[in-house]
Amino acid sequence: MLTPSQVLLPPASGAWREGDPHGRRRWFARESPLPLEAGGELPGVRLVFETWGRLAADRSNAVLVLHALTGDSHVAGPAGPGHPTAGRWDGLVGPGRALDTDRWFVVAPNVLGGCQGSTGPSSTGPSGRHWGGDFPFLTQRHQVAAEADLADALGVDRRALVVGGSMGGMRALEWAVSRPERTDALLLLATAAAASAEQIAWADIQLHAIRSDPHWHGGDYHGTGRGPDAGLGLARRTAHVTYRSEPELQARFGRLPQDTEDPWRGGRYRVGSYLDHHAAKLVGRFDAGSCVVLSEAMNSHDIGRRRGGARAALGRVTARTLVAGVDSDRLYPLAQQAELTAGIPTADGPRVIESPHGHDGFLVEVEQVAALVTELVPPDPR
Ligand SMILES: CC(=O)SCCNC(=O)CCNC(=O)[C@H](O)C(C)(C)COP(=O)(O)OP(=O)(O)OC[C@H]1O[C@@H](n2cnc3c(N)ncnc32)[C@H](O)[C@@H]1OP(=O)(O)O
Ligand SMILES: N[C@@H](CCO)C(=O)O
Repeated sequence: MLTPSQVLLPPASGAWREGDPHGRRRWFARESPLPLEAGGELPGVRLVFETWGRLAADRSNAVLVLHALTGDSHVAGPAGPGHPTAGRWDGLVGPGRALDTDRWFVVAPNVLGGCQGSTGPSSTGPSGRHWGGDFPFLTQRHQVAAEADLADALGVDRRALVVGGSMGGMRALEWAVSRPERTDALLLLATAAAASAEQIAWADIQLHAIRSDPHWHGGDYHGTGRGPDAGLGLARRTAHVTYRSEPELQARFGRLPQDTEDPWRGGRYRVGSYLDHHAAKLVGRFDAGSCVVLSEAMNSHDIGRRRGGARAALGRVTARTLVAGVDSDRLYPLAQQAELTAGIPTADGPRVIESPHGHDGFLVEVEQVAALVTELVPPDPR
């Protein structure tokens, strides 16, 4: 169980009280270094997490929600101190919602390698300085190992449900494959058994954009007052196009210029302004080093690695599973969810989330995600 020294309400936590309807934000510190797949170990592992609801006396009501690449532990509730964006799954988590917090104990950790409180490149390393470029290479297996330690500390030995989309789906799958006895039900959204060549290619372009920024300094820019903002912005522009669909961009922006700007005289098209906006927002809230570490972890994702291949690995899953993808997702196409469904003996799907918004559909179409959750864990009839 968590000891008082392992639990800390963050300094700006006045709003985070016992029983706060928006959840409680705390952190967990692993006592020993985390062994790494490629050799070596990561000392000082700390995970920030938020919880909603209460753990039942028989510990049967825990639900794990795993965020995507640039998300964080704040999957529901408004933006506030320590969580720069409002939770995208606000419609999913809360009293009377599909993850009814009067019934479920919902836990959402910030991923290991991230930058919203969990240990990552912007954290202080063993030398007393920021980890920066010395932060080790991580895989989903390390991230889930840290999350399993957190579950142990919370006294949660089984999860009634594990939910994740995209990168969160990779970790949810890793939970169900590596610890099948701890996962009763599993919802995999817009994710894959292994990162494809094209997914690696898009991420590779983004990694190059960040690393070619003159302020990258091999990842050791923290504390210098300047970071690779231009590179991170370029990476986000590229990523954001892959997160949306071609018909959506055409319908929303077409060939229109941004306001009174003239694209023939150095001005922007409206779609360019939209990408500028998303780039600036990410630069303002996310660490480039974390973006590199997490993107590389996603590129490494291969559920069958050293497990006899994907089929053998997927065959280990015993959780009641629903697999879903987004019909307009060009980054994680439905064929990948069909492969997951075919490989997981207990899986149903692939269910299709109808959305014009491409890969981001799993974040935007909250009602459809809620319906999938309800299918796996029906509301309490009482
Ligand atoms: C469970 C979890 O995984 S939680 C983690 C959630 N992940 C994230 O939050 C990741 C970051 N965000 C995103 O990926 C996406 O923004 C989403 C999916 C969350 C939101 O998608 P949508 O709601 O469809 O937003 P959309 O792409 O339309 O962008 C809207 C923004 O673009 C702005 N915008 C629209 N057109 C233009 C334009 N021509 N010029 C400038 N800005 C524009 C809007 O003003 C709006 O700004 P705001 O978000 O600052 O209010
Ligand atoms: N837009 C999402 C999608 C990544 O899968 C994010 O930034 O987390």
